[in-house]
Amino acid sequence: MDQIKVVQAKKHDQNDVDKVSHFTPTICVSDSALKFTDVLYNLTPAELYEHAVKYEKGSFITSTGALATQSGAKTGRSPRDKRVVKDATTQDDLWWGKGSPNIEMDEHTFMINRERAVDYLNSLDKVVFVNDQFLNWDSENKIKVRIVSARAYHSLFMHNMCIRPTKEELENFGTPDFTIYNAGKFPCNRYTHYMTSSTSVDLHIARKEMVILGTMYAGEMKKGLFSVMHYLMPKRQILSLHSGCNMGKSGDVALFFGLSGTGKTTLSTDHNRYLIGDDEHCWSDKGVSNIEGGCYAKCIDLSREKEPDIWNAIKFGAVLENVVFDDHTRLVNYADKSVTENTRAAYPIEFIPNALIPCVGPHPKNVILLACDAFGVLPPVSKLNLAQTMYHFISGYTALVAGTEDGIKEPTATFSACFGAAFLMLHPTKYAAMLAEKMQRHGATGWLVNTGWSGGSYGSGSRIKLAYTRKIIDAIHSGSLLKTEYKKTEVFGLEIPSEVEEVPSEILDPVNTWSDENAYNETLMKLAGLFKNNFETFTNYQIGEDNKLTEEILAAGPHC
Ligand SMILES: Nc1ncnc2c1ncn2[C@@H]1O[C@H](COP(=O)(O)OP(=O)(O)O)[C@@H](O)[C@H]1O
Ligand SMILES: C=C(OP(=O)(O)O)C(=O)O
Ligand SMILES: [Ca+2]
Ligand SMILES: [Mn+2]
Repeated sequence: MDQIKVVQAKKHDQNDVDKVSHFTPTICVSDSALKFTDVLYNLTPAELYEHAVKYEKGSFITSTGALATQSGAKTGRSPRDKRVVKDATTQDDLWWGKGSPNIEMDEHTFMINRERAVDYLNSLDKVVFVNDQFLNWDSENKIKVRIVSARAYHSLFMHNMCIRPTKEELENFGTPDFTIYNAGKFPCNRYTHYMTSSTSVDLHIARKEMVILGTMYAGEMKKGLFSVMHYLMPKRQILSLHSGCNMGKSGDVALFFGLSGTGKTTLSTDHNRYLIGDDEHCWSDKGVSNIEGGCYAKCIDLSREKEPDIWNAIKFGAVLENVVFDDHTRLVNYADKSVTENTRAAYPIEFIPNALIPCVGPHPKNVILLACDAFGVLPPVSKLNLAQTMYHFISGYTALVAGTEDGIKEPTATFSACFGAAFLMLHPTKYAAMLAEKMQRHGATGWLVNTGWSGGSYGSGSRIKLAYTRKIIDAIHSGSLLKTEYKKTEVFGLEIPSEVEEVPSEILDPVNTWSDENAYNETLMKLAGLFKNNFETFTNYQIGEDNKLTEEILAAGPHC
């Protein structure tokens, strides 16, 4: 098995900055004469900064001390280039085919890509970085991960995003449960069987390995491991969740589900509550636990006033991906989208002042489904019954605007099962059944919150003020929203409250905010049609043991 021999860290020597190789590796990964000669093992942020600034083009220290880096051509994930090895086990276990993110590859092709990645990593004249870390704050279900990478930025990113071991834990680390070989700077060979581009992200469950070629976007590593957790955890009757999570002073836990850009990170980071995590969680019989040790916030248009906790977390140790800054002052311009709209900050969770360490909590009281509805027809908040919660969870709707180019006025609807189809390994109904069972058992209330448009679709209306969304969320947490009056909407059958403290009541029913009622009705029917069309794939599946629940869920969608 792969092992790393530990050599004692040396005292600092002024002339030795290049060679802080604390470990002699014996990772036998290729039969080529090349071996990982210089392994930089679990370096500290300061050491990683020095490597990045010295050797990696585009790495700079910003005015607040963060490490600004560039991910190259890929500035977001590449779901069409993800492959999963189909073998005797995964063939029956996994979700394959239409709608599934798991595109098959065979073992042999995986080994070709693996050898390509390993030989690339071996051939570097400098060094490779190795991180040994953990996933999951639930100590009984902790997973040991090893990340082998060529860039200091990737090593620092994972240092921030995974759980950092103590010195003792590292000494007794042993064999990892899962290993990533990140050779993202080097392309895959697109003439290799199953490949369709020079990017490939390959998962081999039985070998417990992932290989990355042709993309340096760091989120690929964290979300790759999330896929692995979506396989491992349900086998232990633990539900993995693409959600943020926080807890109030009285111990009330809320989950925030939603696709990218809907507000998981923003709304789970709440100055009045304890942060459990912003993106990936587990729900076991004991309660919730964060999978990660850090947060990965979108930072486009970030402002100190609106998001002070995230703003202040961008300091020494944080990684800033693809942001633009002034050459001289190194002040970051968060409004600049010239590299990408998907600019990111990755920081350890303890950079948020009220993070709860260890990141675990009791069973959730509220399950909040976030949708950024650029059509502007979903209410800012509605209370859901269990069947509706499951309907919207399985639908996984959001609609963002396609881009920022001129002329794009039409929002594009996205449906992503369980608000994270890209990371599911099993069929969506497996996760849905587990969620229904847990919500029922622990009496959690479901909510649908539209963090998107109001007063018209994208182009005529505007995005709901973050301050209003926060007030809505406050009312959910405090329980006051359970006490108000509700009315049911026609098409979607959603229960909308008549009032929410400190939110103008007229915005609560979207019809009031549109100047053209016909246009509103047309858009509403259009969205309802998209929901129905999307749900057709699921009508043949039973959800859980209970046929009654399945029928209720099918009936909980829009009627038109
Ligand atoms: N009403 C709102 N609710 C939530 N987020 C909003 C709202 N209006 C604007 N935003 C912005 O939308 C983005 C949400 O992104 P983020 O929280 O990172 O999403 P996720 O974690 O779900 O990918 C942030 O940049 C936030 O400032
Ligand atoms: C990191 C990602 O997720 P999110 O936008 O949900 O934070 C991603 O999709 O690349
Ligand atoms: Ca080497
Ligand atoms: Mn996020």
